[in-house]
Amino acid sequence: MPANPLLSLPYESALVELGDDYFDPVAAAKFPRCHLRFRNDRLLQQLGLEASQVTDEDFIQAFGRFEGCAPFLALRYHGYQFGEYNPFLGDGRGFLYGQLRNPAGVLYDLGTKGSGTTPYSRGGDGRLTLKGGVREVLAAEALHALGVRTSRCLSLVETGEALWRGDEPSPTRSAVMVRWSHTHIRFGTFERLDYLGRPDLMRQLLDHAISTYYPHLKDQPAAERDAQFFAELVARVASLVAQWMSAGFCHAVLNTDNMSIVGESFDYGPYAFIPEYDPKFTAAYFDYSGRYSYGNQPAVCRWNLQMLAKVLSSIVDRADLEAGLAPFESHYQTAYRQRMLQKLGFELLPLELAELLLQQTIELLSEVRVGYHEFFAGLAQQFSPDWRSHPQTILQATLEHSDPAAVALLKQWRQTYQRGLSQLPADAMAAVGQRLRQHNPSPVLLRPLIEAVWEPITTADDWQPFYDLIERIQPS
Ligand SMILES: Nc1ncnc2c1ncn2[C@@H]1O[C@H](COP(=O)(O)OP(=O)(O)OP(=O)(O)O)[C@@H](O)[C@H]1O
Ligand SMILES: [Mg+2]
Repeated sequence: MPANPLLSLPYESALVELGDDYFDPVAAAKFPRCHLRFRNDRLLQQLGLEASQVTDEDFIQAFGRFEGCAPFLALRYHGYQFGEYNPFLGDGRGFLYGQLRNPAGVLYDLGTKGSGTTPYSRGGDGRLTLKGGVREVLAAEALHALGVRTSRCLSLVETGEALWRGDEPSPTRSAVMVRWSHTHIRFGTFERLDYLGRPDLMRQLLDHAISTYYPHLKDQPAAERDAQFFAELVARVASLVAQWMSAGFCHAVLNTDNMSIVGESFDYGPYAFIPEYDPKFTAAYFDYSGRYSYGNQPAVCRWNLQMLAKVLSSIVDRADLEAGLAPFESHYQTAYRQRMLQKLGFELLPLELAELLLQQTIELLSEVRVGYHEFFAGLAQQFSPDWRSHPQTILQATLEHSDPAAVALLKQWRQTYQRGLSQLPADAMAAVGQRLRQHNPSPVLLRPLIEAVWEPITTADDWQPFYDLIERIQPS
């Protein structure tokens, strides 16, 4: 039998070399059954593999039965959960499977979710529900298609167990997922080291993080390097939040253990894409205070960065950290404005006009009864070069039946939108239409759509609608 290409990859142990203060070696659970439900062939290229080289059985052996690569590492971390510090976290249902460098030399982590209990399971079963896995696969692919910097799922294997969960009809089916990300070092990984009073370990981890994930800073003098790392992380997080906000995405669980130190989005639990523009929209039923509402995401991510700065201040100059955090809001505004302009079909507009258009767009979306995504989809579908000279025809089909107040707002918005178009030469209209389609892809992963693909899985074990949806979200 030919060797399993997934097991013969050149796995590295960049983290192991730091010593054993950061993780616990663990074994994977033995599952009664393994059924491959999703394999991300697009990601195989990142691992230097062709899809045709890797069989389903290869996936199951490596990422369902976990034969071959051991030991696995349950990473230790703490975190602020809904604002409260929790020193009892860590990988409680996952581990670092291995680390890999792609042909371009970039290091990736393969991490699991649902692979069994660890010293951090805290009485939990160490498992992932199949529906949770399906939802995470879909979120990652949809966000990736929207240009959000995100982790992806490499595989999802159904594991044949019956799980009990308060938020799903139970018993419910089980699965194990393998996730591909740039790193699983979280803000909470640093928070734990501060809590334990170990600046020496924090120093070592920070040096590792910078040399591995911010290699362009590596040769700077130490003080500048640390300051620049934090300033860059702040910029990355600000742009990530701008990506979520423009995509209309509510992550829902922005605890510091779910924040990556490279500013990449991951851990898609109770997330939702917003149906309408509503800053108060919350996605998690247990988010009683609305801490992680859609509109609060920039503020909580800034707060999370502030918590990270607090623990880093034992090894990095406090003034440097403060200076690094200060531009968060302006980074965020710049990135958000740019993404929203693209959703509106523009690349560049004079600043004043861009701000006015954005403000009026948000005002319109808040007042009219039109879905957030429906609005942009309407713009993309109905766009006509004639809009440049006939503003009264802009978005006629979407907002025909609105009430008088909304129609007044629409008229004002149309004028501003037309002013934007008239900044561009007439022969640039095709590019506007192209940008509108590119930055407003369909379908949008609203909850009813997820439920519509889950339904045939749960009632008839019919996976075709799920595969079709992935294909539609992320055309190959
Ligand atoms: N069923 C479970 N059994 C054991 N531990 C769990 C379980 N569900 C969650 N946990 C642990 O609770 C904490 C918070 O969970 P959270 O949902 O944020 O993370 P996760 O989804 O398990 O993993 P990740 O952040 O890698 O996506 C983590 O320490 C996680 O390992
Ligand atoms: Mg998590």
